[in-house]
Amino acid sequence: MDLPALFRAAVPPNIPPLLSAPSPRSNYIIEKDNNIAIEGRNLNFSIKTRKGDLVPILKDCSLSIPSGQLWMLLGPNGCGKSTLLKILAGLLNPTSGTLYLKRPKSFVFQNPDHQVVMPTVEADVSFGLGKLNLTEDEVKCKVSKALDAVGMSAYMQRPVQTLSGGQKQRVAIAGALAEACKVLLLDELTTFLDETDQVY
Ligand SMILES: Nc1ncnc2c1ncn2[C@@H]1O[C@H](COP(=O)(O)OP(=O)(O)OP(=O)(O)O)[C@@H](O)[C@H]1O
Repeated sequence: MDLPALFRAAVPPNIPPLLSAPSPRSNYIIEKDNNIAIEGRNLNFSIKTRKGDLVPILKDCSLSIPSGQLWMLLGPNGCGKSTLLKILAGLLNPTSGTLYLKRPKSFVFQNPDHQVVMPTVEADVSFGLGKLNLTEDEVKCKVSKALDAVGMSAYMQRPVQTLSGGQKQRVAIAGALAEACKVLLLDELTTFLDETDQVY
């Protein structure tokens, strides 16, 4: 996969070199320059077939994403975009290479049915906040702000199975926003959203 051809940004990034050497035991670098949100170096990912053959999916992918910017990963079907995003999200381990990501990070799946799983909209958006040791009022406030941001305030008590695909996707995004993540990874965000919501 040719990453430089896949990323498009208004201003080309001016990225400093890695500040810390990768641990020999891990693909993940702990600390880095504060201006960098994501940096991957020479990431490789292969899968093993039933016959035991290794099939390379990503070959030597390197990327640097500065903080505070919106970047898109573009490329033809099957070139490895979702695989790379899953590696960035920590859902897959690269076969080799080093990776740094600012924390906390959130990942919104291509299909919201894989993510929006709690009984109601409110419960679903609250779910990720459970680990943050917040009061009930603080949780309610964060959930309310996040749902407001995606235009779903009126749906707070709705059972999630009654939502449309686009509404579920908005709830999934609200869950990520509620956690105030520093890196938000969105896999084909617009799959279920209509034209108005894509702009929104
Ligand atoms: N578990 C797996 N087993 C076999 N092949 C896989 C597996 N996961 C991914 N692949 C293959 O790896 C390649 C990259 O898949 P990936 O889903 O990352 O592509 P993509 O760029 O996101 O595609 P699309 O634009 O169609 O969503 C594809 O050829 C896919 O068939």
